[in-house]
Amino acid sequence: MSNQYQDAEWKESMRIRLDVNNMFEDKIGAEHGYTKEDVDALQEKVTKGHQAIKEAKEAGELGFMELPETHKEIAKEIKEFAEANREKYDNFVVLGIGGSALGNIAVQTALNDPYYNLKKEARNGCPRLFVPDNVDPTRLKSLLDELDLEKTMFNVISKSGTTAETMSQFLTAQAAVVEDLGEDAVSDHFIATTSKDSGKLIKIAKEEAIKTFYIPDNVGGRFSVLTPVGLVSSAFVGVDIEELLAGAEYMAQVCDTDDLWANPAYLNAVLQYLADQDGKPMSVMMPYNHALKDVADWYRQLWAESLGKEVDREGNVVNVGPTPIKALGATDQHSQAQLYMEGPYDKVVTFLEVENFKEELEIGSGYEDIEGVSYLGNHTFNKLITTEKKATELALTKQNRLNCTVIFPEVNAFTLGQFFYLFELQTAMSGELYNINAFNQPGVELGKKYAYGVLGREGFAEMKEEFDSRPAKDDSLIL
Ligand SMILES: O=P(O)(O)OC[C@H]1O[C@](O)(CO)[C@@H](O)[C@@H]1O
Repeated sequence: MSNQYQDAEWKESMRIRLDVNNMFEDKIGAEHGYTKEDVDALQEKVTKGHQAIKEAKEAGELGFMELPETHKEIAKEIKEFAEANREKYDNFVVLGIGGSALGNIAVQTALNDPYYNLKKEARNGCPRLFVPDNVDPTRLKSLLDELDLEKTMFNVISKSGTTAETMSQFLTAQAAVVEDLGEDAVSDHFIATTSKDSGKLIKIAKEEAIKTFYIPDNVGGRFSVLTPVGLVSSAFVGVDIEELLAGAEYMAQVCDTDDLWANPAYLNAVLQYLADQDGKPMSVMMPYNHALKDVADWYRQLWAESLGKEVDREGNVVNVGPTPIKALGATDQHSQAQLYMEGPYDKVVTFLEVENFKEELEIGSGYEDIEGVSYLGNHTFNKLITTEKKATELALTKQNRLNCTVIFPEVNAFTLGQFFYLFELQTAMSGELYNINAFNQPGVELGKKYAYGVLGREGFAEMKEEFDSRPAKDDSLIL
């Protein structure tokens, strides 16, 4: 039996599109907008970047580009595993942080019922999903108190296996399971998702005989949503993970060209780069569809960790990186829009627009004699939110504010898979344009090392000394 995502016509009808009209001077004026010539001037750089990306892919360095192909079989295994096991559990808990959590949250919010955890009928026999993504004691304690451990599966996800937040969550959950259910229960209540050969988590998983899924070494955390990192929890909550991968594969085909005007990932990389160079480093992602709210959070890590860099590839200090900001339409029209409309000309707003919502809901009617309220009654919420997006887009454009729109025909696993791939490839091309390594994150290490030192991790005594001898705070500056 063939799936709809194998049908060429259906795939074309589900293609997500990038509308960059409002990045150009004919729409927003010559002071802030670009010309086609500005874009064309970067074609040569993009062609070189495209070549470099292809070579890196062939050398096995850009694992995220291989996933739509290499993970087809793995997705089948994950799906079978999830189908065979998910009805045994009421709760599925992801223990992870950053790239080991945000993709899981984004997929769940995008594709399942907004109140999935609260509505049994929306879950279709699948477990509730919890992704604490933090080590706040109040939040974790509350979650652990809520869970019936007998009916809970934890997926501990850490590529490095040494992330303090994740491993402390694991230690606590593991101790709770041992205390409640006994030593032998650990392998029935934990899955590990980690690097195959390196790190501490794989050692623990082997010792405990825990079912393990692997994160390819050439896929960094923030690029790992289409590895078992994101696929296992998604399969447990009933998402069609093969369709997610099919969407990514489709976008990889769309983007398999160095022609700027045919490749949405490269065109957007260029426009965002031009904007940043031009004093507009604030990159706002603003979905007008609540289901895509956490996708903007996923994008924030992708863009920030990949592009915020101190040095270029030659080691010159460059301190580059646009600042990704997440917003939500229509909610943030009542919080951020004032700033976007009248504040500094330092932003590009990327709207996410959805043509067809899963539901249509009519606005109630009444109060026909009260002007300012009665006009709403003839409409649907679909019309309201879509009109608000288009109205905000026009208002920004009238104010000469750079903006563009990613259009989803609908939010489904196929379009979401496309979106992930589109932005991952855009990030890789951005790395080429900035001439930086978009795949490391040295800047997050220093803070981690101080924390290791203070918490007594072996090998980090010097960091503790440095921490303890930090300059004293001036009390007069603490009010
Ligand atoms: O999967 P790990 O190794 O626990 O890392 C979690 C996150 O920590 C970071 O290394 C630093 O924030 C991210 O790049 C990564 O997604």
